[in-house]
Amino acid sequence: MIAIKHVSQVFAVGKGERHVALSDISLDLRDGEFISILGPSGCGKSTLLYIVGGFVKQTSGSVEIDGRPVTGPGPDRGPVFQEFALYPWKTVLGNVAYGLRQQGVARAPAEARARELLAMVGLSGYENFYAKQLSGGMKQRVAIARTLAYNPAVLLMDEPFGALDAHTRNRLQNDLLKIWERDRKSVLFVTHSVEEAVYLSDRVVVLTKSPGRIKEIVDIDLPRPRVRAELLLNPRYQQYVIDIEAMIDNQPEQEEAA
Ligand SMILES: Nc1ncnc2c1ncn2[C@@H]1O[C@H](COP(=O)(O)OP(=O)(O)OP(=O)(O)O)[C@@H](O)[C@H]1O
Repeated sequence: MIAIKHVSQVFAVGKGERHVALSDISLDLRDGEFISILGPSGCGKSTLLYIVGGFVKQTSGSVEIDGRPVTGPGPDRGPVFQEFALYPWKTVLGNVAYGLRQQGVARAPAEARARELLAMVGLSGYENFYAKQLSGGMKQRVAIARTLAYNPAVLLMDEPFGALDAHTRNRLQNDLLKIWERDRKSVLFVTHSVEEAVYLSDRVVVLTKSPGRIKEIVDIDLPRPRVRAELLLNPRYQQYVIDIEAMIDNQPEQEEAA
């Protein structure tokens, strides 16, 4: 579905200086697959998501979707990024319906679909609220519903639950898994939480310290549908968490070369 081929990213910083953010990343995201990306702070996880989203143009290498090169953002990829705040002047319903209205869907069907999606993310009854009247977790649910509204084949999620308390985070992880198991979208998910990555993913990609290279790709061979309470007691789950934590922590310093 998505083929990332030898992607490197070098940013110009200051006078004539350059910073290598990503170095020679190659990765395939299969149809319906859930991949998480983990790695030390600053290793280029968000940059990789922005490149796949078409918001940042890579310095070298290519990204293809179903064989077509990515040249910019498109409705086939749905970003759920912290930076893309909700429109404060629109209601919850208006925020979710917005993308559909932009695509030319008439108001009534767009709002009907938005109501369905809000029900799916547990926000029925909040249609007429504004963003400032919502909790952080509720805003994140609206952001997910807003992206799902235009039915992208791929979800690009940059630490969507990072700012939430543990209870809300667990609930949203479960909701996301339910949506994913029903719709089987492909997901690229950036997180700092090893537990979250193992719980959600088919594969976990561990990047090296900056400049980010692929250090390991771990197949998560755990049964689905996943039930958190069972997984926590599953020795194989525990071992994945221990192994991946060690991969992130035990990293030598690297040379800056693209
Ligand atoms: N537009 C930019 N110009 C210059 N440098 C940038 C730019 N965007 C990102 N960087 C640098 O690229 C590196 C990777 O940043 P990125 O945000 O992708 O890392 P990350 O792994 O997502 O970090 P974190 O886990 O802390 O969120 C960082 O050193 C950052 O300073």
